[in-house]
Amino acid sequence: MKATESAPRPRLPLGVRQLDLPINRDLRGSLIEVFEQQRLGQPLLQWNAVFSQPGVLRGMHIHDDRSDYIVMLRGRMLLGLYDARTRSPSYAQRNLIELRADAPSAVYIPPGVLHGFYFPEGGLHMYGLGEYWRPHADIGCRWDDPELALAWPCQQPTVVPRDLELGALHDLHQRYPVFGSIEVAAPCC
Ligand SMILES: Cc1cn([C@H]2C[C@H](O)[C@@H](COP(=O)(O)OP(=O)(O)O[C@H]3O[C@@H](C)C(=O)[C@@H](O)[C@H]3O)O2)c(=O)[nH]c1=O
Repeated sequence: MKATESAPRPRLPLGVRQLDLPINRDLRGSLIEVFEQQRLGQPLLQWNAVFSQPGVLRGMHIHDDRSDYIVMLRGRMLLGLYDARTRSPSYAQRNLIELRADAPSAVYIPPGVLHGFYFPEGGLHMYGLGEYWRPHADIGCRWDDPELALAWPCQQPTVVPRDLELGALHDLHQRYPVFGSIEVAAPCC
């Protein structure tokens, strides 16, 4: 069975795409087509698998040169998004959406969109990267910055010190004007 586009969903920042991933079940178990390059319309060069404990929050991170393609494989994740591309028609749009392994979908996040992941019960997700990962200082902002206004269902999640030291959203634009020059591409399909 081929994957199909999703039913109506909340409007997401321009270029962010959520693709339903149908489950093919039989007596042995199930099979999901996680990634089809033709469907996404662009390649992914690296894949990471990430286990998270209950109550973990990762991010908020942003990339100026790289896209992420996220799939939840066990448990569920609350995905926070914020469009930081000042030239984007959806600039400053924020979303908090649930990704579930038992109703799988993939979310494609283009460069310039802030994102963070919260795992209420822990979980396993994998993500594809549009460019190879390089060790460098992570760019982002505090997950609980009031300007982000994301209604996370937690008050004291487990966050690594590096992410707790991220600055305010306001400072991100001052320090990284690059997010003002990202061209915003309309979805290809
Ligand atoms: C991303 C990455 C990390 N690492 C290493 C670095 C570190 O020792 C360990 C954990 O990495 P991090 O702390 O960066 O993992 P994490 O904070 O989960 O990073 C991720 O956060 C989400 C919100 C995103 O936006 C992703 O693109 C990515 O930045 O794994 C790699 O070896 N390869 C990789 O591709």
